[in-house]
Amino acid sequence: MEARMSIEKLTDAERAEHLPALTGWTVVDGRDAIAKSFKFSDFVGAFGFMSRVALLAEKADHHPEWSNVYNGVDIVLTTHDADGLSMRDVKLARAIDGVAA
Ligand SMILES: C[C@H](O)[C@H](O)[C@H]1CNC2=NC(N)=NC(=O)C2=N1
Repeated sequence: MEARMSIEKLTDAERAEHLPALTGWTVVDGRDAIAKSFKFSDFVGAFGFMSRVALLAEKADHHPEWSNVYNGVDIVLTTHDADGLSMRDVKLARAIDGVAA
């Protein structure tokens, strides 16, 4: 099988433009990835959020690394096909914030 079409990593200029504009997302130590933690009033709130994010992630064919404990959801975004951050992560982070709002 031929490799998938390559996805470009963010350039330094794109990082400087897009990453500071993402509210609450921080660059992960030792990885080219961004992370944010979300809290809800209870498990139903957290899981409802995850369900909505799952649907838009599947539609975008770009999926989060995440974990859930009761009312908390920890999300890490990176582009596995690019071995680092790409615009797909910036767009998914914006969409996730839209769902959480
Ligand atoms: C075949 C499929 O399009 C790819 O494997 C997609 C799926 N979801 C993905 N999600 C993330 N976070 N990174 C990827 O590189 C990626 N690649």
